[in-house]
Amino acid sequence: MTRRIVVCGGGSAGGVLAARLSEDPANTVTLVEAGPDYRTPEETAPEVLDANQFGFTTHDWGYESADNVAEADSIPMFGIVEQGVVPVLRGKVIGGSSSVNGANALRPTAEDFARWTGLGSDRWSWDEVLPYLKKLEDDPVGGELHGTGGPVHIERFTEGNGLRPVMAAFLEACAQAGHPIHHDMNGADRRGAGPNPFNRKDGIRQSSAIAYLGPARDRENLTVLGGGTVDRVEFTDDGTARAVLLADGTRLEADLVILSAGAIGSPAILMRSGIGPRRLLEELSIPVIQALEGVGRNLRDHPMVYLTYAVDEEAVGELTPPLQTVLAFSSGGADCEGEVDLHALPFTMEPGVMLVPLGLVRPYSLGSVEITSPDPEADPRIRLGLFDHPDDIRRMVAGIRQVRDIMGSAPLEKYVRGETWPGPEATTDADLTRAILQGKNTYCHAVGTCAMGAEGTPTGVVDQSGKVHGVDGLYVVDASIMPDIPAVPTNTTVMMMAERCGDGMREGA
Ligand SMILES: Cc1cc2nc3c(=O)[nH]c(=O)nc-3n(C[C@H](O)[C@H](O)[C@H](O)COP(=O)(O)OP(=O)(O)OC[C@H]3O[C@@H](n4cnc5c(N)ncnc54)[C@H](O)[C@@H]3O)c2cc1C
Repeated sequence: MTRRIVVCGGGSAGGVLAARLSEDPANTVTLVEAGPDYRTPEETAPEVLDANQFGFTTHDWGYESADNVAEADSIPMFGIVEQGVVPVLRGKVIGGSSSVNGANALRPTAEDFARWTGLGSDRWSWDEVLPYLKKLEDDPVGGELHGTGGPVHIERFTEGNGLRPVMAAFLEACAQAGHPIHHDMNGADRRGAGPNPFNRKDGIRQSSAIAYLGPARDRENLTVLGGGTVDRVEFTDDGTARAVLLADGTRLEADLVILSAGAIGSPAILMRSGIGPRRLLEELSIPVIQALEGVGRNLRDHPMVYLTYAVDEEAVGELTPPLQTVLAFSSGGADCEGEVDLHALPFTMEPGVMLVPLGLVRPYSLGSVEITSPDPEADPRIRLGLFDHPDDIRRMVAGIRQVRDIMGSAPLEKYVRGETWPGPEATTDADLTRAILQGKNTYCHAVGTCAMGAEGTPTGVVDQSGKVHGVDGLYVVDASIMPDIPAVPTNTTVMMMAERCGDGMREGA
C-alpha cells in the first residue's frame, strides 16, 4: 500500500523532505508551495537563480514586524522595502527562503547543539547531527568534518580563486586586530575571520529547489503544486490528520502531513487548524483540536545593524560577488567571554558604498507570531522583539566599536573614506544605543515558533522527531522547530534537520 504524504511548503526543509521521501516508491509525495514553481534553472527568475542577487526583491511574502522604527533618511535601507518598516523577509517561491537568501553556508557548531540537548532535545547532540551535515554537502575542502558528493555544493572565494582585493584587505585588517584567520569557517575552530562558505555552483544559488528537487522531478510519485496556499489540516474525530485543505478549496487526502512552511507559515497553519494557544483560538472562533500554548511563542532571530562606509569606488572596483568574507567574534564581557556572538560581513552592492552588516548571533530577545484571522490570506502579527533584551544592545554596542577599529585600520585605508552610519558623531554608548534602536534590522533568521520540547512545557510543540504533541499523523519540520537559534545563518541547519527528520519518517524507521 502506498503512503500518501503531503508536505506543506516547498522551502529549505520542504524541498529536502519531498526529494528524500519520494526516493521510496512506497510513498506518494505531494509538495504544496504557495509561490511559483520553477521546474528548471532555465525557467527560474534570474534573481532567484543568480547567487550574487537576492530573490526576495521579487519573491517575498511582504510581512513586516511590529518592531517598526521611525522614518529617517539616514538609516541604511538594505532589505528595507518601506521607510520605517522592519521587514520579515520570507521567500515565496519553490525553494522558499533558500531561493532568495545570501547562500551563506556556515554550519551550526557543537556548542549550538549543546544548548539544544541542554534544553531537553537530547537526541540532537553534535555526534548525532554531524553525519547529516556531512550527508547534505559537497565540500571540496574535505577532511573528517566534511562530506563530499552530497546535493549541496560548497564554494569559497580565496586568494587566487576570486577573492576580491577589498575583501582580502578586510581579512588582513581582522588579522591585525588579533583575530585568527581560517581557510575553513566550517572547521573545528570557528572564532575568527575567513572566506564565507557558500552554497553556490557556477554562480547558481544551490537552493533546495535546485539541489534536491531538481534531480527528483521525474519521479512519478512526486507532485509539486506551485501556487497552492495551505489553509489548514483536517483531522478525524480521534485527532489524526487526514487531509490538507488549500485556500482555493482543494482537499488533499493524506496518511502523513508535514508542515514545512517556515517559522511564520507553520505556526500560522497550526493555529488555523485548531492547534495553538487556547485563548487566541477561541477569540478567532477556531475550534480547538489541541491547545498548545507554545505555538507562535519562542521566536528567536538574529538582530542586525548595517554599519555604512563611504569607499573609494575605483579602489574597490568590481562590486560582485558582494559578500565574500566573514568575521565571527566575541563582544566580550562577563557573559560571553570567548564565545562567538557577533558576525561582521562586508558587503558591496552600490558604487562608493560598503555596508558592514553586524549580526548578533546569540540573542537573548524573544518574539512571537500570531494569526489575526482564520483567513489564510491574512497577514499574521509578527513581533521579532529585536533588542528587547538590554544585554543584546550592550553586546551590539561593543561589536560596533570593534568593527570601527577594523574598518579604520591600515589595511583598509586605501578603500575606506569614512563611516556614514551611525557616523563619527555617534561616540558614546548612549549615541550608539540610539542608533541601534533607530536602525535595527534582522539577519532574516527567525526560528523557534513550533519548538521541540516536552509536552506540557511552555514552548514545547513537537517532539524530537517533529511530531506535533497531542495529535497523530502531523509533523512540523523546518526552522520553526529549533528550540534555540544556532549562532550561524540558519539555512544549512534547516536542511540538516530535514535530512534527519526525513530519515526518521522512512517506513519502518
Ligand atoms: C533574505 C534572506 C536572506 C537569508 N540569508 C541566509 C543565508 O545567507 N544563509 C543562511 O544560512 N540562511 C539565510 N537565511 C535564512 C534561511 O534561508 C532560512 O532560515 C531557511 O530558508 C528557512 O527554511 P524553512 O524551510 O524553515 O522556511 P522557508 O525556506 O522560508 O520555506 C517555507 C516555504 O513555505 C511556503 N509557505 C508558507 N506558508 C505557506 C502556505 N500557507 N501554503 C503553502 N506554502 C506556504 C513558503 O512560500 C516557503 O516556500 C536568509 C533568509 C532570508 C529571508
